[in-house]
Amino acid sequence: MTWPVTSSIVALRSVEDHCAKVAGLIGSTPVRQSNTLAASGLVLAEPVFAPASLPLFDNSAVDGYAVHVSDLIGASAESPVVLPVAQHVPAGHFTPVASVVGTVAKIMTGAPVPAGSTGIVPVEGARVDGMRVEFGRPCDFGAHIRRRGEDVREGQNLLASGTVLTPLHAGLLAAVGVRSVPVHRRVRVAVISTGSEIIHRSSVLGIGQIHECNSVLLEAAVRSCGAEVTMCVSVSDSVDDFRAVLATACAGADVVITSGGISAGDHEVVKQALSTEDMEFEGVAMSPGRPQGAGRVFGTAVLSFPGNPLAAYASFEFFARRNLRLAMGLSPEERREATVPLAHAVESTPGRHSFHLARSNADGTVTVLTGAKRHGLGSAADANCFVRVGDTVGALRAGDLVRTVAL
Ligand SMILES: Nc1nc2c(c(=O)[nH]1)N[C@H]1C(S)=C(S)[C@@H](COP(=O)(O)OP(=O)(O)OC[C@H]3O[C@@H](n4cnc5c(N)ncnc54)[C@H](O)[C@@H]3O)O[C@H]1N2
Ligand code: MOO
Repeated sequence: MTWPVTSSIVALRSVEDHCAKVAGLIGSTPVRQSNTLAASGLVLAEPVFAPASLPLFDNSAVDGYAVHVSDLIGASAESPVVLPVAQHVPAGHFTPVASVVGTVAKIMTGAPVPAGSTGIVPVEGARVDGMRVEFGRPCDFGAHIRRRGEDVREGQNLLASGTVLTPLHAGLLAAVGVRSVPVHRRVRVAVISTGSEIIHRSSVLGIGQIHECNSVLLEAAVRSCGAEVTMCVSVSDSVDDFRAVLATACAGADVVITSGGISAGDHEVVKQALSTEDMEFEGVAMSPGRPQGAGRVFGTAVLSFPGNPLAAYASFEFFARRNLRLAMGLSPEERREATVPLAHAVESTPGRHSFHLARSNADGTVTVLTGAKRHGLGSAADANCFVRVGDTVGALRAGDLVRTVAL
């Protein structure tokens, strides 16, 4: 009698090869005009030139008096200069008349400086006497005047193509009157969890059922890298149901991520439903996350991750995150990385990449939290980073250096 070849001795695809396979499935997103708020975190596809100067007109930086500097030459506490207030200039809706020598204008912060005024004296630097104001010292030319264009010049290259837009950029664009910008749009991702035992976002469980967590985990992970989630559902182990849901998911997404149903059991719904499609189901040299599927269905990229929650997350980190970010023109990684010594020995399987949730310690070392049976998310509570150990590394001793990525 011959025994079937067990999966453990079947050659595994390398993590790098599988990542390249996934990268080949996910193209760059098209450029779309997007309002500046929605564009936060996205990459500018063209430079933005300032359509207007900032400030748009000479205005006062303080609440005070717009003066002719020449009127205050020689002013001192002993011999103050007293001048009449000829007009009041509030911020907003008032066009000041030109200022006459020998008079001042009361002016508020942000209000336009009257033509002819050459400096502003803050209210704290003047003494009011009815409609006359007393000045006890001279005023520097241009004092407290914000000049047109001193912050931004009309026509200047405001933001370069390739800029990752931040809230500050949104504010800058709004300040010069730009409402929308061309950006690489977000990757659209649909998430489908599978399994007849998983109960989607309900607290009522029957015997043998469990709370569904992968779709929540994956939706949050997709959002965290700037991509958009178009749908997030769970389906049972029915091939027909799964195919129907997948058809809808593929119609509205660039990428569909499934979890579960791809190993060696009797009800591997994803594998069975997609066996005739352009999909490859392989064992990949990583732990957790060995079973993987990737390909194209109805023209859409489909990534099939294993159902064990930590395996699904490791799969996202290894294969989805960098490729989703690259598709939007972002750098593959923006989280803080460090090379730090291990606080203790860690077992690793040569020939496999391993993924560990971990904690960076105050003494500069890192403690690995996930144990040998790395399937659950229990250690997520204490984790503040993760560690990836390469496939060429043997057992690790305390003090060996590993690379951490902040969560
Ligand atoms: N005979 C073999 N058995 C298994 C193998 C193998 O090679 N030979 N591989 C093991 C490995 S490694 C993994 S990982 C799992 C992956 O299996 P599936 O992708 O088919 O996932 P499921 O069987 O559907 O689920 C695995 C596990 O995770 C729980 N699960 C699934 N989805 C969710 C969810 N959305 N929320 C919470 N928990 C979920 C599920 O109940 C199972 O306990 O296969 C091993 N077996
Ligand atoms: O490698 Mo599985 O992916 O053990 O959890």
